[in-house]
Amino acid sequence: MTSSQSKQQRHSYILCNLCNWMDTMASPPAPEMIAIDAVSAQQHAAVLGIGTANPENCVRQEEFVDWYFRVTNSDHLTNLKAKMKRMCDKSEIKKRHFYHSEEMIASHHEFTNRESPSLDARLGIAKEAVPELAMAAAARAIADWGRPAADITHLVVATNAGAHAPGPDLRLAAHLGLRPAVRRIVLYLRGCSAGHDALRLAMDIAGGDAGARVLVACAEITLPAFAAPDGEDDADRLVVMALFGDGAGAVVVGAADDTGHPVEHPVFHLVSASQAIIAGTEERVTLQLGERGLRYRISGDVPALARDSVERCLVDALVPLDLAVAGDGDGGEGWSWNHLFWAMHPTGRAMLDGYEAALRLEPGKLAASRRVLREYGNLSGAAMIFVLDELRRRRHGGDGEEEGDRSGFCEWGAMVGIGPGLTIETMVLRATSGPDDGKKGAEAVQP
Ligand SMILES: CC(C)(COP(=O)(O)OP(=O)(O)OC[C@H]1O[C@@H](n2cnc3c(N)ncnc32)[C@H](O)[C@@H]1OP(=O)(O)O)[C@@H](O)C(=O)NCCC(=O)NCCSC(=O)CC(=O)O
Repeated sequence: MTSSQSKQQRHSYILCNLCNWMDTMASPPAPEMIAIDAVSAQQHAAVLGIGTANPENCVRQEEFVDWYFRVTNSDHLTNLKAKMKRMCDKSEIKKRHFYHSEEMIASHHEFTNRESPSLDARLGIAKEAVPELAMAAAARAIADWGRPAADITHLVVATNAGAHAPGPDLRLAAHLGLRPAVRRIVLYLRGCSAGHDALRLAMDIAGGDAGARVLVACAEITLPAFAAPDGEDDADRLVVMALFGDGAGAVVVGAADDTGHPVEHPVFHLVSASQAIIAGTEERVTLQLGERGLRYRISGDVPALARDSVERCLVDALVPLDLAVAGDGDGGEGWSWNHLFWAMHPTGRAMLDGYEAALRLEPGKLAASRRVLREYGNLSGAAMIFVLDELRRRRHGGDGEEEGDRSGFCEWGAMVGIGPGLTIETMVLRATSGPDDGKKGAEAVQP
């Protein structure tokens, strides 16, 4: 048998297996996909350095409900407070970091006064805070990469906390000493898709230009959305207040391989990226800037919608590839999604539970995402970079935690996230076993 015949057989075998799984899925059929856009990089871009940062102020989840209702003068909304307590108790979040503090909220009455416009004040703070956080993470990513900042050719900055021009890219470029001709892009208001968008852009740039070194910085603060509840019925504001946290993640991406520049050590290859819009779900996750700040609306059925669509999206993302990636190399029996490592966006505990159930994942396969959720909450656009950093840390021995096992460390993996649309974002990754063994990833730092 020729190798191309064997590849074809393997391909059909896995396709057939995947279709069988789809047929036997116990859950209702996934909503119709109206758009699938799979992109393969011409040459494989790789993550060459990672850095993260969080603000110093940290609130434990068990104390958050009392804190939030006190600082927003909402203690009279007793039913809502009890509901938020139930949300927080079930969130599996231990703590979150915030740029804002009780003192900052107290000195801006417009943030908690339901009648006062507050957008200018919120954006004024975000204008300073976002570049500050992004710079801390980016400096770490560049140090981790090992080459001078002036070797960065492109800069991609993403945030949901901003609406300025010039934007945080300019401050970042100047502060980090990037070359004046660095090519800059800023992405605003992309929800949790922001991290995927930024990484996909970097992958496409680096995939088409071997000399490109793209600095990606995703920075999020929740202050633009921080507000008092409007009344006992305002549960959808609560879910955002209960789950989201502040932080920044940065990576350097380039089309390097293990034999490239002597100081460059690929951590993860970015192989291909896909986006799928779930038809009829345009209003399920929305973000809108208004005079009272940034208003999120997250429908209660988002975890179920994502759970019922994720397998179909992954099949569509993997089929265009040589599916030897998706098995033991010969497409033999027993292949399952457990043969991949997983970087799921930690948008919420119910989301991770849904992915785990839909893909029949073994316990521990989502340990990196669960740890990021537990330690930081939902970091929106910055979260995926924290998960990549955590996966790397675990790959090299972890830090002795209960989940420090290596069960998630297959060679091939997938990143999965969700964003407004509803959009399901996927990226196929390949981990390397390069000479960065022993790098433990960046610890959270204060900006
Ligand atoms: C909030 C949870 C931890 C609660 O856990 P459980 O669902 O297991 O528990 P539960 O069903 O008893 O819910 C507890 C209470 O929270 C309420 N509740 C749950 N989700 C809600 C929502 N989206 N809006 C309003 N209320 C909600 C329930 O009605 C219930 O109220 P009561 O107790 O009164 O009956 C979980 O639902 C979760 O992890 N949700 C994920 C949230 C999510 O969709 N994340 C994606 C965000 S989108 C995103 O991140 C992308 C982007 O921004 O672009």
